[in-house]
Amino acid sequence: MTVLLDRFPALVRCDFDAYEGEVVFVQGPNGSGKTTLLRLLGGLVEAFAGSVLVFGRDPKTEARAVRREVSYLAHSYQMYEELSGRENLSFFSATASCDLERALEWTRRFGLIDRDLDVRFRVLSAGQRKKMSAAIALSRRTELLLIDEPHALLDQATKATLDRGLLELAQAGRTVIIASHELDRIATLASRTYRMSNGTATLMGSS
Ligand SMILES: Nc1ncnc2c1ncn2[C@@H]1O[C@H](COP(=O)(O)OP(=O)(O)OP(=O)(O)O)[C@@H](O)[C@H]1O
Repeated sequence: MTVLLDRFPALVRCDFDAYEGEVVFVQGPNGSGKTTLLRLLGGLVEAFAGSVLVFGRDPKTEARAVRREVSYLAHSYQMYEELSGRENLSFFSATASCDLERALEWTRRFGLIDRDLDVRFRVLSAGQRKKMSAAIALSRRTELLLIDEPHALLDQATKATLDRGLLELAQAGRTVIIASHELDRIATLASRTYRMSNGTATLMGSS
């Protein structure tokens, strides 16, 4: 598929696939098209040419149905800054098929304490914000998780906890697609890796 962003070819005849229960890594230098690929799969940008199918559906014509099956954890979080973490979790459980108990469990596994859940989201540290957002992403009842730079901002222990969570999702049959620069984490996590370069994806190998 090809994606033009403001006439710039961000993806160029890019071939990509992922299967149920897989963790797929998308790596590549800055500006190579990783985020654009994730946004395309999440129905947030449209293909100019080529075809995109997410669980057999075209995100262009069935955007709503696709979004119900997809969680997307982006660089910037779609959290309410003036609400507490706990209130944000409640909101996402009411509106975005997030399992509240599971999300609270994830906040505990990430080492967040009651105080972190009760202060306004905007006062949390960068890493705490990331943990709260990741807890929601890991707890949504969707078949596909798209996750952009999941390890950025996290300490080593939390990176390992997150990786275990991503593997648990895959073992439960969910599909996880990760854009990341952290090549050292690929070996333990990914079943396949694509390398992006100038908007095209090359399959690097399977484990
Ligand atoms: N709205 C836009 N208009 C024009 N060009 C854009 C737009 N959004 C992204 N691009 C361009 O598309 C290319 C791919 O961007 P993308 O964000 O997908 O890269 P990336 O691989 O995720 O980079 P990074 O590792 O820095 O996050 C870049 O050259 C970027 O400048």
